Amino acid sequence: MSSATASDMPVPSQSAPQATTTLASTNFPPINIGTRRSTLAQIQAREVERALKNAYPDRTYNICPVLAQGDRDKVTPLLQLSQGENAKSLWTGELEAMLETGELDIIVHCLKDMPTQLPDNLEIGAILEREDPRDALIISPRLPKGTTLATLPSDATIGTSSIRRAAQLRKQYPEFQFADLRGNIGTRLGKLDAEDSQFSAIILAAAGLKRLGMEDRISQYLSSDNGGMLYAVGQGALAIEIRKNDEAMKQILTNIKCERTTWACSAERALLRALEGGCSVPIGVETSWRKLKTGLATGVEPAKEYGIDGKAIEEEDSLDNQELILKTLVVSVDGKDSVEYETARWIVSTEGAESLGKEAAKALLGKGADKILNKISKEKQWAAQKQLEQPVITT
Ligand SMILES: NCc1[nH]cc(CCC(=O)O)c1CC(=O)O
Repeated sequence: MSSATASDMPVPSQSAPQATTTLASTNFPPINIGTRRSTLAQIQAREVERALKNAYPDRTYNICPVLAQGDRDKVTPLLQLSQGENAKSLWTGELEAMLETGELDIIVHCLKDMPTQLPDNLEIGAILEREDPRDALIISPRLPKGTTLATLPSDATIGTSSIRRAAQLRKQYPEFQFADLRGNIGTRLGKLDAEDSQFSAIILAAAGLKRLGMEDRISQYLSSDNGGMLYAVGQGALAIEIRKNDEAMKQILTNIKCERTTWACSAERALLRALEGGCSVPIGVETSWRKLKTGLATGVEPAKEYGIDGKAIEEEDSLDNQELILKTLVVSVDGKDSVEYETARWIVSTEGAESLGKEAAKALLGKGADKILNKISKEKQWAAQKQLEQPVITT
């Protein structure tokens, strides 16, 4: 964490004379933190508030929950709501407008939900330490405890509306059925648990469940070597959106950002940007850090794999002697075609991480990911066309 603080900025009280800090802090207006209204979104906003309070205990903070258009309108089909001019504003339009006018100072987002292109005058000011990025299998209460993908009944119906999740599962478990499942996490769990539920299991991000204190519902953590599932770009990380010209806020955020997560997620987002995939294309990633081999002279230190769950990383281990491993996958919707690529590099900057992501994108395209992505994009256009021709269902 950087401790550089501009002289005209409020400084963390631990490192400043008490009187000065108190005097100075009274001159600073509260920091207004924008968030969506869901329980999880508000928990995430509090997580950011906690980090800020820890660095700047004398400042005041307001959490401002804002109802998004996407939360308000549950009737218009999602695909239709997200067409054309509304494309990026569905979930964040109101919040971003308030950030631009100065009503808000920052917006807390799940990085996973952020487009790779933001409005011109806004940017990501910081990415915080990642919560567990893995996907998780949640089973119906009617199934035996500890059921995994491998032990689910062969006629199981899995609930998910993520084509990334469904496509990866179809690839390995062609016998399963898949059904759409929308709503916030509570709604989805409710549909799984309902007496007459059609679902045997559902897939959710472990991060959301952990933040909600519902980790105990997780029956299996999925990863490249457990269930063969790679996660979504940015999954598990919180990002703070700010005005590009807000230098004061940028300075404040240097004290709460996580370099390790920023670099891993920068590689992931550069990959996504290069593949022009929105949030709904079946691109999976997995990033981890590994100690560099120190060479034969010192006797070979065995390369150490770090847990992909960020918690397994030993804090004191400096990034100076670790390389970032990036595993990537593009899979067709039916799971029948897929391309994988893995690469690793010693990273010293965000730019370096981005170039690793771009390299992976190029390699994937060279291995045939272009054909898979083109097919998906054609099918999407076709589906959008069809849906727009139909009247909006209002039941
Ligand atoms: N698009 C839904 C979404 N966006 C962020 C999360 C929570 C996980 C995270 O913070 O990345 C979820 C729920 C889920 O995927 O299960």
